[in-house]
Amino acid sequence: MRESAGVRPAAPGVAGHAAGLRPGPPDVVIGLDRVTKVHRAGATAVTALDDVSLTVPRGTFLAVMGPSGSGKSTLLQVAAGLDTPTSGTVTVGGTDVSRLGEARRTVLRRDRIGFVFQGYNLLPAFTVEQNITLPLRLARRAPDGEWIRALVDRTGLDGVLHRRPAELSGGQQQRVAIVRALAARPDIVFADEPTGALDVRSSGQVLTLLREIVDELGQTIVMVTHDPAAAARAHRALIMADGRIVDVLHDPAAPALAARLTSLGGR
Ligand SMILES: Nc1ncnc2c1ncn2[C@@H]1O[C@H](COP(=O)(O)OP(=O)(O)OP(=O)(O)O)[C@@H](O)[C@H]1O
Repeated sequence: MRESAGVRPAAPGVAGHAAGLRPGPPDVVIGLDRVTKVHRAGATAVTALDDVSLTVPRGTFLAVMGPSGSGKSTLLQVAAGLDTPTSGTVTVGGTDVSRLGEARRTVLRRDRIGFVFQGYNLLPAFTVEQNITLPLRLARRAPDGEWIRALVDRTGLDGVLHRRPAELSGGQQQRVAIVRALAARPDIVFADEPTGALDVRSSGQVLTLLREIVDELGQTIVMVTHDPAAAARAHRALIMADGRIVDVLHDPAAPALAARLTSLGGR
């Protein structure tokens, strides 16, 4: 089903949100309210996000697509508290991150947000097990052994816990990165092109895993991708162009996504 979603009001589920400065309800993990982000480089100003409103309900797998330069990475950075909006409000689990200083945003990211990147970002000198638990140890939190064991079993990594990342395939490395991202039971995981470096088979396995994590564990995932086949595994795909949300596709099919991107001049 395709549904028009101008910036406001947007489609239900990934909805335009007029909550203003009120904390979002607990079932809303991420809320952007009229967010604009202007990047300045010398005398040049680029509006990367243009008055974007969005809510991401808990337990949602949301894909973000759009042509190069449409604002996907900026949306992810601002929603994850890695960058601050020029105007507007960003809430994570009801906390207004746009008003937090850098130190408190760092703590919020560490405690409540997981990240998965195209390049896995594993530490080569550490074992799989150490990579998974290191962020918790750095945060002086005791790893929840039962939870981590369940994740390791589910991802099929139980036989490789004592290997180093270089001894794993790309798909295995990405699964380690996913377990690491989930180890602290974050409110949300942001995945930036998580299958961009993988072959079709490994990519399919990683996407199946991400979808299971949402459907079976109730996790919330926002994934930026250029790949319509990857976005088709999400519950919803949000299409960006020129810093705006121009469409939201529910249960998106890859051909419909590809056609929509082509119509925007992207891939
Ligand atoms: N730090 C920055 N300084 C200046 N301009 C920036 C900066 N980051 C992004 N931009 C500009 O903001 C716009 C949106 O960029 P963004 O990286 O969010 O797009 P994107 O959709 O993620 O692109 P891609 O698919 O190529 O990664 C682009 O015009 C980009 O050049």
